[in-house]
Formats: sequence, structure tokens, C-alpha cells
Amino acid sequence: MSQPDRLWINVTLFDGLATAAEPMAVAVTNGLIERVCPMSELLVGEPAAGEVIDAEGRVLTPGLVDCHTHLVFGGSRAGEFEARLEGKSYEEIARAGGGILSTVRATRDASEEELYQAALPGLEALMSEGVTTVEIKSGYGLTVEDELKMLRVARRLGRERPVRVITTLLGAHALPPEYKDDADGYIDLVCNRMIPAAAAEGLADAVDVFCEGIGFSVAQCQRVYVAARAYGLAIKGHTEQLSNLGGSAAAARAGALSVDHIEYLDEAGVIALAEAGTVATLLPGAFYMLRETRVPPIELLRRHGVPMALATDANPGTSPIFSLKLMLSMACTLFRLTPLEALSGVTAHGARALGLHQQIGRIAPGLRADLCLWNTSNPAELAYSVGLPTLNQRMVAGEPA
Ligand SMILES: N=CN[C@@H](CCC(=O)O)C(=O)O
Ligand SMILES: [Zn+2]
Repeated sequence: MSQPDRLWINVTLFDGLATAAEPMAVAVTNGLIERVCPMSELLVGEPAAGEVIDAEGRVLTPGLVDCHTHLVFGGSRAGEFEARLEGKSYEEIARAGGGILSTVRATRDASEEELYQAALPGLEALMSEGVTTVEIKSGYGLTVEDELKMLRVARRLGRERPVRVITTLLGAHALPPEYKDDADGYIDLVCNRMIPAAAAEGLADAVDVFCEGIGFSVAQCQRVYVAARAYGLAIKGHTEQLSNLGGSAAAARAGALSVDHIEYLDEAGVIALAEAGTVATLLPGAFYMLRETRVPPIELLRRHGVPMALATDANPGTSPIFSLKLMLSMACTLFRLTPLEALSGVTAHGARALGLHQQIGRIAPGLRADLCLWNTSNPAELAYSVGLPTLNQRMVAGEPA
């Protein structure tokens, strides 16, 4: 073994997919994982140099991946929260011009600097719990300039904090008032102006849509996918959240990295995901906040071998929740995932939902050394308790961060 920069010994290893049966060692060099082996295979005297960290049996996981957030937004929707508690539904509020459109008004009114400052606490809360990669969507601007403004803020967050930010253009999130009764005209704007502008400025890694009765039709979403692919951008979908329109299957056939929410997904949709290799992203925070009763088809996803990612969906309306660790607990309690399935959802499968599975999300040689050391020796503890156990160390590209 060459001399690693850092060597963790006596690690309880959750590598993103499974827990190792015996104490492990993990060596990191130049920001990459160089070697992963049982302690029993370390040669006497290894390593000759570098820092050695005795984990004393603590759990080491990949850095956590939050693959679906709306962290950049203006205003608050606490009033809408109260209205929903009094009996109004999310759809009713949306159809009356509230919901997403109320955040659109506040986001349009905010400067780039204001949006940046408002987003920082949420981002830092995620990072403090071990998130090393986060996806951030636009979708509260709904004009070319306001969508680009949101994406610039997201890019700046990634430059100014030790976290990798993946940006997603969500122009097709809601129909803005200027296009009332002209949804196809708005989709023209998304396809012909927003996507080209975001691509030209390198501001978007992916393009997303809200395929729903209060969002856009399958046909409209398909037009967005075609435009995104023409610019070499990855695609994703908010699909089957409130009803079954077949948006997940359409997204999968268009080559989507993931479809997200999917409470109303049926078996034909699950098969379409399996055939396309599309990830199913579960968002229990939105399920909880909207007091949904229909659970995503977990057993069908398992049976057809569809990878399940798990994310906060942090946003001001349906999931004002900035804790990916809480999602581990919710995914188990509300959706009946096993703790290890939930952990894979925020590591290996979360990375796959962003198309980054060859770079992050696993502890394996050649991948980036984004790692979390936890104050527990049992990986299931991470999903079991809320508030504990705490993060012991967060590493980004091999450096404490
Ligand atoms: N479902 C649509 N979009 C967001 C909610 C956005 C909002 O209500 O502000 C979601 O992922 O839940
Ligand atoms: Zn969302």
C-alpha cells in the first residue's frame, strides 16, 4: 500500500449499499478513496506516513446526498400551513393563486443577495448533519431572468460553502399569472428561452417539471424533456404526487435520472422505471406535511429492483424541513423502508438520482472521499433516533469540512 494521506482504522463501514461484517480500514489519497479493506488485511506497520484516525468502531458512511431540494426561495408560507390545518387542501390553495405562486411573488421581489442570505441557514443545517452534496432547484421565478437569478444563487452557495451543489432548472413548476390560460405558450418560453439561456450560462445541470393537474400535462412535460436533452441536460420529474397521470413512465422513457414523490405510481410505471434504470426518489417530508395517506409503492419498487433515493424536498410549502436525518426516520416509519434502505437512499441511490454514482455515494476505491464518521457503532441508529447520534466528522474530498 502506498502512503495514504489519511487512514481510518477500526471502522464500522456502511459503504452506501451494505454494512461490512468485520472492522474495516479506509485509506484516502489526493481527495480520493484509495483502498477499502478488512483490518485483518492491513500489513504490520501500515501506513508509514500520513494521519491515522482510530474510529474505535464508529460508523463511517459516504457523505450524505440530498438529491431533491428547493433551498432557494423568498418569503414564508406559514400562513398557508395554518390554512391547511384549518382544512384547505394544497390543491385548493394553489388554484386560488397561493401555494407555489405566493413563493413566486416573494422570490421575484427578492434580490440575488437576499435569496443567497435566506438560503444559507437551510444549507448549513443540512451540512451540519453530514450532507456533502445537495441538489437545488429553481422554479419560483418563472421568468427567464428570475429563474436564472435563482440558479446563480444556487451556484454561489456551492462556491462559497464546502458542499457540492447540483442545479436543476424547474421552469415548468407552475403556470405564472402572465400566462394564465396559455400553458402551451409558457412551455414554449421554457423550451425556447429558459433552457437555452440556462445552458448557455452553464447554470443548470438538469431540468425538472411538475407533472400534475395543478402543474403541467404529460405532453407538455415531454416537450420540456426534448428541449433539455437537445442541450445535453439531464432530466427529472415531480410525478404522481397527487394523482396518476403516467408522468413517471413518460419521464423514464425520455431517460430521466429520477422521478420524485410517486405516491400514486402504479405497477406499469414501476416497470417503466426498472426498464429505463430511473431512480425512484421518496420525499416523506412532503407526504407528512400534506398529511397524505397514500404511500409510494415500496414493495413493487423492491420487487422490480428500482433503486430508491430519499431526500428532504426542502421547500417553503410542502416540506419546510431541513433535516435529511429526519427523512431517514420518516422513510422507515411512514414508508416502511429498512434503516439500511433509507441510508442507501441518501448515499448510493441519492448519488445515482443525480447521475453522480461513479463519483460519490459509495465508499469504494476511486470515488471521491466525501465521508461522514458518526458517534455510533450501529448504522441503524442513524435512522432510528431523531436528534442523535451526532456527526463526529464530515470530510469533503478527503479534508475535514
Ligand atoms: N410538488 C411540487 N413542488 C414542490 C412543492 C413546492 C411548493 O409547494 O412550494 C414539491 O416538491 O413538493
Ligand atoms: Zn420538489
